[in-house]
Amino acid sequence: MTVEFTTCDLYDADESLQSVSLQMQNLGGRARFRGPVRTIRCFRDNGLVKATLNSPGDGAVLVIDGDGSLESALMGDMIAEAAVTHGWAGVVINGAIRDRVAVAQLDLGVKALGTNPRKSSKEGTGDQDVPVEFGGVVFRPGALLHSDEDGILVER
Ligand SMILES: O=C([O-])CC(=O)C(=O)O
Repeated sequence: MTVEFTTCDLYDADESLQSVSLQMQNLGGRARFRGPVRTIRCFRDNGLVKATLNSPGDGAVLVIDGDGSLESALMGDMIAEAAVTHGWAGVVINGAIRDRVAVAQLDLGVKALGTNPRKSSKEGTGDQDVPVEFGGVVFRPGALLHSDEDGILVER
């Protein structure tokens, strides 16, 4: 799916948009994506991420605050494939993924800090659909998020 917008044009039209200052990597097969925010906060445990991306996404973007940990991956190609199947537009991770080559082939927006082959635990600890904050931006559930090669913009 091609989405026609650029974050630079959107910002010029509305300077009240929040802009993520973290230099996240564009790791998915869809470089440009947008949708309403859903959130998860977790630490080295991706049980909630797996369950959520295996449920209907309805075009939303899942924002995962993993506290910036690069010690283990919060998503791999199987979970990312489930996200495609369930209609998620993208995933933004303040943390790491794995299977980067396979994830790059999927029709899914993926922004993350980096990669690590080590997987996370699956206990399901964490919080869901709460405001999360990183890169100078507050991500509130329901706010519209726009992401492209230049960065990520989020409504206040
Ligand atoms: O199960 C995990 O933690 C991540 C993974 O490898 C996958 O999604 O393929």
